[in-house]
Amino acid sequence: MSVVNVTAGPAGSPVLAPSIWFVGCGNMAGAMVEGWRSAGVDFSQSVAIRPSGTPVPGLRTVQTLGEAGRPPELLLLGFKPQMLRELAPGLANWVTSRTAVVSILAGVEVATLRELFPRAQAVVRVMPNVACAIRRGVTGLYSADADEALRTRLRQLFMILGLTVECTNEAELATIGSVAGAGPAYVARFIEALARAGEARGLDPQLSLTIARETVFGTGWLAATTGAEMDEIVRRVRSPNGTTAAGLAVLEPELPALVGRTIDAAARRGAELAAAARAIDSPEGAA
Ligand SMILES: NC(=O)C1=CN([C@@H]2O[C@H](COP(=O)(O)OP(=O)(O)OC[C@H]3O[C@@H](n4cnc5c(N)ncnc54)[C@H](O)[C@@H]3O)[C@@H](O)[C@H]2O)C=CC1
Ligand SMILES: O=C(O)[C@@H]1CCC=N1
Repeated sequence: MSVVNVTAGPAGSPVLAPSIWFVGCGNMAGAMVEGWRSAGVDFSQSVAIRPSGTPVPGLRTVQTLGEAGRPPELLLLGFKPQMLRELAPGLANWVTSRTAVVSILAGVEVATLRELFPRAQAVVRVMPNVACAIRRGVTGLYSADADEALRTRLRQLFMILGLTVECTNEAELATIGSVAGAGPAYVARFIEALARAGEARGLDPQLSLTIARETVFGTGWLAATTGAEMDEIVRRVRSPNGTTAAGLAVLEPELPALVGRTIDAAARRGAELAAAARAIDSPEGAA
């Protein structure tokens, strides 16, 4: 596993995106588009394919594959994993040996994608998170068959969206999905819990939420910008026999095991999604 970059750099000169078909452009693919657009990425060669026809800002949007034009360089699969078996045959007709299939689908393995898109130049799995929208995302990349030119192109594109990690195997990618892909939801719940506790002790609800959010944001920023170890941050805050020590005496025995079980559950679900996509005759796979 290798880190391509630590944070998103300045936008620099505008990058011309390869021709990309965004098939499914909801919360996650939409966040990627938003991040790229905010960095000035030129999507003039790309298209969003949406049965609803609702325009994706900054992208030519069409309702059917037939309207999309020439087969793309990157076919970005941005729908739910359960849709894969239904949509793949139609999509595969448009995949040539010059098209790389880029999947953000949680769980679904490269072997399954390769079976469904036999003509593809390469199959690439990407595991981003929604903070890509503001270019502070975390994205894992994995491919067994992408050549160096494609890897470089993808690195260049995803670096724009934040921390980018090239995985050496799919297990690493799955773990990034469980920790970072799902992570914003866990962190949002933590912020909410902190806010509720403030509220329970008399703070105005909106103010308490702002305080909790800024506390998490500020701590993340402090850690990221100074490189301080977590123990060091705790040491700076925890006075001997003070308030933090009292709070941590409750939190520390419970939190690692709780977070561990949380990530284990997400990982198990990822494995189930992978199995469902693999098995045509399973209830989910046949969807
Ligand atoms: N939401 C997240 O934070 C993350 C999601 N993912 C993956 O991203 C994928 C999408 O998830 P979300 O964006 O959360 O879901 P979403 O429901 O927001 O977006 C999926 C989109 O696919 C569209 N769609 C459905 N059928 C279609 C069709 N036939 N043709 C074209 N578009 C179609 C839907 O209208 C919707 O806009 C999933 O596979 C998920 O595993 C991966 C990492 C993080
Ligand atoms: O919940 C999910 O399955 C997707 C993948 C990671 C975040 N959202």
